[in-house]
Amino acid sequence: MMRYDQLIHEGPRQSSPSLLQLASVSATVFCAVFGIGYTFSGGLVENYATTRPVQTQPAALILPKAVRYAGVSQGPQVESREARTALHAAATGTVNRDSTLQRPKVDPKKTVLIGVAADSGCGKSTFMRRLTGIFGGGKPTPLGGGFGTGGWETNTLVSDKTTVMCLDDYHLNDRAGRKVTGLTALDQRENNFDLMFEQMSSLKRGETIAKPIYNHVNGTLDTPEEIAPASIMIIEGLHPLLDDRVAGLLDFSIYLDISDRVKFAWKIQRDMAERGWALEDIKKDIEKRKPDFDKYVAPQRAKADMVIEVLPSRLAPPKDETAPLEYLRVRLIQKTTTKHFDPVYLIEKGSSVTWKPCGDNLQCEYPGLQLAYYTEEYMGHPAEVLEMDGVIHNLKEGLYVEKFLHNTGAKEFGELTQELLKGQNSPGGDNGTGFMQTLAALKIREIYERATGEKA
Ligand SMILES: Nc1ncnc2c1ncn2[C@@H]1O[C@H](COP(=O)(O)OP(=O)(O)OP(=O)(O)O)[C@@H](O)[C@H]1O
Ligand SMILES: O=C(CO)[C@H](O)[C@H](O)COP(=O)(O)O
Repeated sequence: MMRYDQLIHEGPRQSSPSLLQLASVSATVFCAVFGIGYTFSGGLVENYATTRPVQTQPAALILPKAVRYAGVSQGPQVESREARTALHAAATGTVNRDSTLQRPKVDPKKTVLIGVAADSGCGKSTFMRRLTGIFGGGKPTPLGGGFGTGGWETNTLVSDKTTVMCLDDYHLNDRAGRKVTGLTALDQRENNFDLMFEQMSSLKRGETIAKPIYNHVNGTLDTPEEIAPASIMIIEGLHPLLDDRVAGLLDFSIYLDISDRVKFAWKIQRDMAERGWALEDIKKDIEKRKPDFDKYVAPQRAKADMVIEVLPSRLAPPKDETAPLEYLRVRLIQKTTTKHFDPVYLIEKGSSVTWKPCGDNLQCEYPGLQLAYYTEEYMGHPAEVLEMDGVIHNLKEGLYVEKFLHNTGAKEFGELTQELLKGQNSPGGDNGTGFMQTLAALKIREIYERATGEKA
């Protein structure tokens, strides 16, 4: 393994064998491939050598991120992940390039860079599907098609207009390397912010970059991939706002603030049901991450232009700490001072409203629906907050709620409801998470149009 800057400027330490040679390479050989990483000593970074990491999770239980975003299948998984990664890295040379991606060159003045910050397992993939869906241009797919369709293991998703990049790709060390440093991936020192800044600046100038890849399946740093500028570029991950230089490049930023109780429920759902983890392991994982999460991730809330805060319901609170979390209260916290952005409001701007729309126009079953709108000081910034607790059982009746909302970013009345209906089968489709994420997506489209003067 090499450092990212070495990977990019000197090329990876991988040979480029012929297909015949590749066919004869065994997993055993690749498991012995050496890499160079970093370790920390008194604040200084030192090199160390490590072999490729050993997987602790069964291969079939972890899906590559881009596959989860796009909701597509990449075909059967090969038994040895080490072998798969090495085969691909070797087969694709120094930089993975998607030669099928036909996009007209974009004018750098007509692009926006959006940051989405959240902890792992907090619904970024779900939000990305809603957000990219608003821009049309076809369903986003993994860059290069993804592994299994002739591509490589990637975290990057592309459509005609959008490119979603995952900041995990800027991890400084691979999984084995982090075991040596003893630091978590959330730690500032485990991420290459210099390179992140350099590359995001290049994209904003209209230049193509060779972005590193952190392979979540193997826990390895793979051959970089070529990323060309797109009209709407989204960086999502743990730290889009931590480094002031990177934060300064963003046209708009969102923080998904999932309260501990909700995060735990979602992690159980995903890691127990989909990945076969034990409950105790999930608890331990959350606890292990918590100090660094509080130190490096959570403070970004103060810098975000918009925060989507997800809390247990007050209309139908869980019976106790261990009861399943069926209903949610979601707050859309909107800073009032952001360029190109006018907060969504309910009924009258600047007022304070609590509204239960249940009645002739909107049928409610348990637990019902409550909306609220008010202003508040959020982490030292003036903000307008739209709040939703409960669910909209019949999403078509969302039209009645839409009637009382203003500055939604919809191009015509009814578009918000249409988008809610499109996402009704996604997680949170009938509650405030789906509702606020859809509003956020419409607002981002509006920001793109205002900032660039282009129609999305
Ligand atoms: N609004 C929601 N309501 C209920 N469950 C949700 C919601 N959003 C996400 N989830 C669930 O939470 C889990 C994690 O979601 P998702 O994979 O989108 O998170 P992520 O932030 O992309 O995670 P990672 O960074 O680890 O890839 C999934 O099981 C998903 O179904
Ligand atoms: O926080 C994370 C994702 O946002 C991951 O923990 C981090 O990227 C390390 O990945 P892995 O656990 O697959 O080695």
